[in-house]
Amino acid sequence: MQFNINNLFTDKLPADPNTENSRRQVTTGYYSYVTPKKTANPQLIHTSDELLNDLGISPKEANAEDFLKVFTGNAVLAETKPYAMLYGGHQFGNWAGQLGDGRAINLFEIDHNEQHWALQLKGAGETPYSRSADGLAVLRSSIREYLMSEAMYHLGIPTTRALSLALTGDQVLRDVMYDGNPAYEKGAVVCRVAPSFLRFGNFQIFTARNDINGLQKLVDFTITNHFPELGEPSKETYLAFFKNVTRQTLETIIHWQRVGFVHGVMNTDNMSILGLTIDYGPYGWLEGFEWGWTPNTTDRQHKRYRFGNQPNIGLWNLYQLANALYPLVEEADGFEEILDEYKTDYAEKSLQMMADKLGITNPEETDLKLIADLEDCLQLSETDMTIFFRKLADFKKDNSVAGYDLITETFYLPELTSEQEKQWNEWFASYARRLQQETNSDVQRKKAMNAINPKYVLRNYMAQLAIDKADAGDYSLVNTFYTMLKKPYDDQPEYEEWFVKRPDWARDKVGCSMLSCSS
Ligand SMILES: Nc1ncnc2c1ncn2[C@@H]1O[C@H](COP(=O)(O)OP(=O)(O)OP(=O)(O)O)[C@@H](O)[C@H]1O
Ligand SMILES: [Mg+2]
Repeated sequence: MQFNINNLFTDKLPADPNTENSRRQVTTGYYSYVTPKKTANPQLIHTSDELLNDLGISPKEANAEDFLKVFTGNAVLAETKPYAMLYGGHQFGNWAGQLGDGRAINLFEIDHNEQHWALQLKGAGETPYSRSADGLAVLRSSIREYLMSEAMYHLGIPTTRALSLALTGDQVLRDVMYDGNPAYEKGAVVCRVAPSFLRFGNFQIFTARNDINGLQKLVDFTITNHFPELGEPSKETYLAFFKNVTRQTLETIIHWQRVGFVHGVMNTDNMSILGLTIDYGPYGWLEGFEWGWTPNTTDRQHKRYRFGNQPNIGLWNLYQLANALYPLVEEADGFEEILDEYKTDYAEKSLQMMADKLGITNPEETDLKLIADLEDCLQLSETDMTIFFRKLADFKKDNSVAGYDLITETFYLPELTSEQEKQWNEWFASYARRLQQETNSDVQRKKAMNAINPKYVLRNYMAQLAIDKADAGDYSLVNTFYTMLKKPYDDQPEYEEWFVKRPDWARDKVGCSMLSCSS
């Protein structure tokens, strides 16, 4: 393996002078050097062929011993020095102080084909930021992170990527339901890849400590290296930077709403400064459409991170980032204007997104009612979001196919009242009227709708099936899902068995409907 190493972060920013791997507050530097933990019996489960290609690693190299060693933390590439990053964050709305990479260890950064990439291991052992935890990750959560990262990429949604999934050969103790019943699970490591892993929390921690010089240095670094088009750092550039982050964050969240992805832990330490989806913890997919749904058991009570609240939380998190950047500008107006714009942009972009899902090319204000009525219908009959929008593409604008018949099999509710059925029929009548104003044909509309309404997503129960098999040493479903999810918008009749509603047995099963943060 030959890389064009370009360690921007560690070359340009100072390290924590303490090189001891002890848990502590790190008050000098932006990161701490730390060596990944050696593992008992590393074993590669899967690699992403697309990402190997993007990074310039040949399939032969990926199968070699070197690759396995480096990407499980058992060897460190010559002239590279792994490190964990310092960050803080707001967790569930409260400032949590120093967090940092407690189990992520950055290996190095490279340039390849004019793209810049940072490579980091998740679950590679303890760091100064591990607090009371072990620095490790289990196979269960690593499969979820690995598959979902690549699936999001293929859905066209900004995300961190995943290069490899490997077993460590070590056992890891986890109390999955936090009920005093810990058990050993297989340990695993994922190698994640992104242009940068900087989070809102990397900036927040400096302002929280009133280290404004430290903050400025990090912001200048980020602009110069990751937003070079904004020009020389200045007060105006800082605002332009914030505007960029705001827009990118909104764009990603609109994508989540489009496909029904619920992140589950939108803490500010899980918000990427590049607007990438980061930290695939207790995420989930909306099956029965419900604004209030959250997959995260830790959030069961307040449902802060529920599906319908993601856009608001995105904004709340951006307020925290604005507060963090404020000392560099010392003028609130500019920030407020950008944050206000988020609200108007959100209204506009979510209307466009829903219109796209419905195959309406030029949305108008009046479509808001059609959309709101649909959302009511979807919710009242507990409609499977993914299957619904694919079936809807077969509707005909002359209303010759009964809309209701097209979609009855997408309901989780066993029986609808005649009132509810009427509500659906009325909606279909309005939809047909609206489509008649459109110039595109049924065939054109179907094609456009299928290009943005995915057919295949990694439902929670599917991930759990892959996990159960993998726990028994059978990775066939990991392979199947990885391949299937490369083409989420294609029909792929060979995978039709995965284009079905969540089976009944999965409704309340741990891992299938709700997930804990234990990972
Ligand atoms: N097993 C663990 N050992 C050490 N630190 C951990 C562990 N699990 C989580 N943390 C740390 O707790 C904080 C919050 O964790 P959170 O669940 O958001 O992140 P994560 O899943 O570890 O990783 P990431 O955000 O890097 O994907 C982070 O500082 C994280 O590094
Ligand atoms: Mg995290």
